[in-house]
Amino acid sequence: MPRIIVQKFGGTSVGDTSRIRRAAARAVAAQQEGAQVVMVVSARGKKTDELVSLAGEFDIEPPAREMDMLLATGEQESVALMAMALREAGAEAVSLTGGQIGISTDDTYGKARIRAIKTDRLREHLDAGRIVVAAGFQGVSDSGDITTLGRGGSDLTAAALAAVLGAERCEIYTDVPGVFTVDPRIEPAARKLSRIGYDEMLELASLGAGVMHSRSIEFAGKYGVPIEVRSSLSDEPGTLIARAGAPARPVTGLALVRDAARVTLAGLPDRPGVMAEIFRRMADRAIPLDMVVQDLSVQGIAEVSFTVPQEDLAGALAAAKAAVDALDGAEVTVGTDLAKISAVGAGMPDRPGVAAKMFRTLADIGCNVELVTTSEIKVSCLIARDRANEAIRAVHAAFELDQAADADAAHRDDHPLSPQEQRVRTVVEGLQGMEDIVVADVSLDAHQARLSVRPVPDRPGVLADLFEAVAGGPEDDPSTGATVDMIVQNVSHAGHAAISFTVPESEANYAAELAAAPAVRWGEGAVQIDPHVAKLSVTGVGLRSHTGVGLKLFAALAEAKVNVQLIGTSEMRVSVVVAANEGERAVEAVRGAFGIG
Ligand SMILES: Nc1ncnc2c1ncn2[C@@H]1O[C@H](COP(=O)(O)OP(=O)(O)O)[C@@H](O)[C@H]1O
Ligand SMILES: N[C@@H](CC(=O)OP(=O)(O)O)C(=O)O
Repeated sequence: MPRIIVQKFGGTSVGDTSRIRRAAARAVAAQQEGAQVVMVVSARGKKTDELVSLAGEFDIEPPAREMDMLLATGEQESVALMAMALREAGAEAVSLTGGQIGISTDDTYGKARIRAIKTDRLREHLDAGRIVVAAGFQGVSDSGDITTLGRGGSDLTAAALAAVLGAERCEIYTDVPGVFTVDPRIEPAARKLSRIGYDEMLELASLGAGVMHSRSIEFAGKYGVPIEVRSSLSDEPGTLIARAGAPARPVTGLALVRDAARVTLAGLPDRPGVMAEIFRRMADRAIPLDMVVQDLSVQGIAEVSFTVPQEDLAGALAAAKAAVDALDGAEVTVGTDLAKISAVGAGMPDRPGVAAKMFRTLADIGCNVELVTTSEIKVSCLIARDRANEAIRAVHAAFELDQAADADAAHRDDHPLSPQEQRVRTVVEGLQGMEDIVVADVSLDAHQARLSVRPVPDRPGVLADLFEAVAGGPEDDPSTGATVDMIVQNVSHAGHAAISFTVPESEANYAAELAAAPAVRWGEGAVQIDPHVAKLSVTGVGLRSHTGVGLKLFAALAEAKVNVQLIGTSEMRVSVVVAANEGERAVEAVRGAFGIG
């Protein structure tokens, strides 16, 4: 079988005729080296944005079907021009729309999911020696309507075509020479990574690193497609996104979401079903919830905060008010002009002090942290938007991300599939739709303890003091520190906040002693321990991008009458802490809901 290479060119890489010619020359060169080539092309420059604003002139809320019809034209223009450029360069070429390729999707206009891709037509053209120029970002629904895959969706088209064609690799050509430790537009000292694992890239992409579309990484990881991100303007080697072992550094990269808004539902009853009610109302309005923070209840009263993109604030607020009314809650408050800064690294689980170091760095620049959520490979903090760039630069420097240490790339090369990766492969084989969610596992860690420190002063440095103490000092010495798992901080009230975290059951008393020291220094804050809690985790691919997952999880817990104490979410895992004696019941209910035996 001839080898196949997929090359994707983003908007900036086909912005004018000289760039189109340059892209065409790359494809021709790859063909001359003996590969069959599929190009995936996005709309030129800012074309998609222009079409969006043009539509806005006619109708405040244009019909989704017509929007897709309109937006798909951007890519149709580029593929035709690219095919002409290829012919000019002496190659045989054919342009195809999503429908002509046979990319079938569901009918969720504006963010359709790929169900299946037919490859016969593609293969016929390739075998006839043609370069296929495929329109990115689009497909066709069962009813024959044009659909689009969501902004930035050409990356997804490329990864999907590479997967179904069994391509040797998928090259993403863009205006930066690879994936950097952070967006180089924010921090010029950012460094290019030579290799990064799917899990880390998936987290970074979903936490705001705009260089790759997160659904394309989901896809590539699920189907094992190696992706290389590189510059369309130079020949320097890019970044390989592939399976990777543990990195030598605790933090691989940082990501920023600049347009976050916070919604807090206060005075909620502390009983099963509350989260399910909230998630249902958000899902009904298709509001994407980002950070979800629920801290321990006080005297039977609970509080939940989450962040949403600023543009979804009005819808989220309406849904939150309706949920509070239905639950006899007290009030809804909002915070705007916020940003989320996240540190990601597959090396984090072995380095307990990562969160502490991030908190200390933010404290040192006087930046207050409003919410905190963590998962095993990331820490996210919500801060004021006007401090975001400064915060990114400080955290980047603190983790020495500007310094070359990517020599570890070599040892991150091929390694055997982990049991989780093996399970993902098995689930993928049985999927109905190519982008369906993969829930690989529902597990229970029944030996955790939860510690809550409250009230704590709401000022910079408090989180740092606490987690430095618990981690055994600023140098994060594992022999003197406790192993912190989940960290949750909800929004403060009247100058006081509360912080909760989990540790292994055996370390509960020791961690409480360590946590008590800073509380004494602050002159306030008592440490409460629940020595027996259970952490239930749903692990898989695409958990956050499928809004229905949270709903299904919380509905199953509500039905089993299990109360949720803490929540932690990431792309690969949603974890909830429940009372130890409810753990087994919870896991059974959730396994049932996700059809896992
Ligand atoms: N970690 C990162 N590494 C590299 N680029 C990043 C990162 N995070 C964000 N970016 C931004 O992503 C941009 C490329 O993505 P995008 O504009 O969507 O390109 P394209 O039009 O080629 O799809 C870069 O110009 C850069 O500013
Ligand atoms: N043109 C679409 C799809 C896309 O992926 O574009 P780009 O590759 O330029 O990010 C968009 O702007 O959303």
